Amino acid sequence: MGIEVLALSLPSPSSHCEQALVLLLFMLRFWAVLLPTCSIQTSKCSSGRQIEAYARKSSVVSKIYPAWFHPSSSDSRHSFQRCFSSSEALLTSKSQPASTSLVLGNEKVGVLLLNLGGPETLDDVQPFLFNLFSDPDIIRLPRMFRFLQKPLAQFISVVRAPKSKEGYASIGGGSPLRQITDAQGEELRKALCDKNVPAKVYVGMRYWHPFTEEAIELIKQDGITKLVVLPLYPQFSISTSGSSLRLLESIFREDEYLVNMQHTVIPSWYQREGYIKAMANLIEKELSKFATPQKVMIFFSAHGVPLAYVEEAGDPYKAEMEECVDLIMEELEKRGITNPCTLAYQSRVGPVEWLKPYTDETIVELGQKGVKNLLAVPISFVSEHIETLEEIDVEYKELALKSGIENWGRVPALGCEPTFISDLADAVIESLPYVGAMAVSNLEARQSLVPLGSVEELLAAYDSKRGELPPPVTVWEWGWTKSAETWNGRAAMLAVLALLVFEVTTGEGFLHQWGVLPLFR
Ligand SMILES: C=CC1=C(C)c2cc3[nH]c(cc4nc(cc5[nH]c(cc1n2)c(C)c5CCC(=O)O)C(CCC(=O)O)=C4C)c(C)c3C=C
Ligand SMILES: [Fe+2]
Repeated sequence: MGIEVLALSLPSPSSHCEQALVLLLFMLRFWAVLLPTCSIQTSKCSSGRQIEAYARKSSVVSKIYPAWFHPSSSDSRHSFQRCFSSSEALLTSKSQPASTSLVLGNEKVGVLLLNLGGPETLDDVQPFLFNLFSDPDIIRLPRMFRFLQKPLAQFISVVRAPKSKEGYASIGGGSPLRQITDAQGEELRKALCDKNVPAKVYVGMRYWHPFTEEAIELIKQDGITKLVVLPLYPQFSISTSGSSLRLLESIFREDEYLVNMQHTVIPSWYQREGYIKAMANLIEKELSKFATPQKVMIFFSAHGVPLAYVEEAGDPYKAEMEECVDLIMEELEKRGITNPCTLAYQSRVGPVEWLKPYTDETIVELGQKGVKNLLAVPISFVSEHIETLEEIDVEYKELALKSGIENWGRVPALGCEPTFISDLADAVIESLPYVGAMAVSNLEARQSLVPLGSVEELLAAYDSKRGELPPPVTVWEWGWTKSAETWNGRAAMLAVLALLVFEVTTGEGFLHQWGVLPLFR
């Protein structure tokens, strides 16, 4: 840690002696990078353990992405980049755009945006849900039941589809996600071009078109030589960025071209100055629409994850979410906005416990406490989607008004907001030196198929044991449990129904014998 702080704050070296010192420190620091990634434990935890898991994760990732991962330390960022540049002759930064050519040379740069995907028509809803529930990072079954993953996904998707379809029908018959993500990709391409980094931008969705595999095919066709992988989730979760990166890892492993292509991953970027400022801008604008802006409760609503992801698998999602909210509130405070705020989690699926407090329960409580003005801020996703357009705008608004809240507002998702897109472009540019540097070191070390600092490292840091997560939907649990009762009840009802059908069609059985059903013969 001491080494890291030192390296980050070193000034530009001016003599050979200083350069050698910088190189030595860099090597020591790099050696330190390799060590902690092997030993993350993700067993059952108390809240103390949870913090420990996050702290370790934080150190691992910040060591992999030191220069641009902590925008709050922008001074040290530039010092480090100068130091890096002088020893490796690879540099790009906002203050020195000309040096981009050093990084790029004859390289073909690609940016792969990873996102969830959504059904484009109502007919797509069930197959989309099947893809989602087939993902072991969404429903992870105990090892001995893994063979049930697809049948279970089929069953749940068929059962859930009617309710989901209603939701998608109410927002125009499909998800806007593809359109918005494509637009973000195009704006990002233009922003990179404006910053002298010509790059192609690709969109790879996890559960619907264009699938990640389709994007990878295009990347290969275009002969991309340097790839920056950018999940469009500001905060990391095993269930979102983690799942997409795990898929990417498996694709990379099996492909000769990709194994040799240099790439790097931006795992999460919720703490970037540009993103925080863009969110604060949107909040400030919506606040000003209230009659009494200073009396508005700022209500951050994040997509939930099952509690076990955080407490048992070490998912940093909750910690990153809380830090993100703190950073946005700090930024607002700098602007003289000191409203109270709350963070709650929405969109739970199935009977297991999800991150609390739940958005619906919190809205009711706030109403009971006499809150009259509420500004909802969707925080875990950067596009409008079913959970902003339907769940927040319709369901939660209705609940809020019923619970005594008189004035309701909602901050739009970032979409193609220019400050945000420009910041994403900066994140890509700042990550470029790492594509080459890390890959070279990794090739030398012959460590793994993908460069250090990318998929495997990240997943190892977050979810080393690939532990068994309680599924977020009802599946079998032994014992006198809620799910056992549910499934027993359903099995019993099916058995009774089958007996009735048998008796009615054959005229034989104990109901006829007891005279409960009449004999037709
Ligand atoms: C950060 C964002 C998200 C997290 C975390 C997340 C976890 C998660 N989601 C489900 C189940 C469903 N999600 C669904 C849609 C959906 N989820 C996200 C984002 C996160 N999910 C988005 C952006 C969308 C909407 C896409 C769109 O079409 O607009 C759905 C389908 C919709 C529905 O039926 O409600 C399900 C189901 C789980 C189980 C989970 C964590 C384990
Ligand atoms: Fe979801």
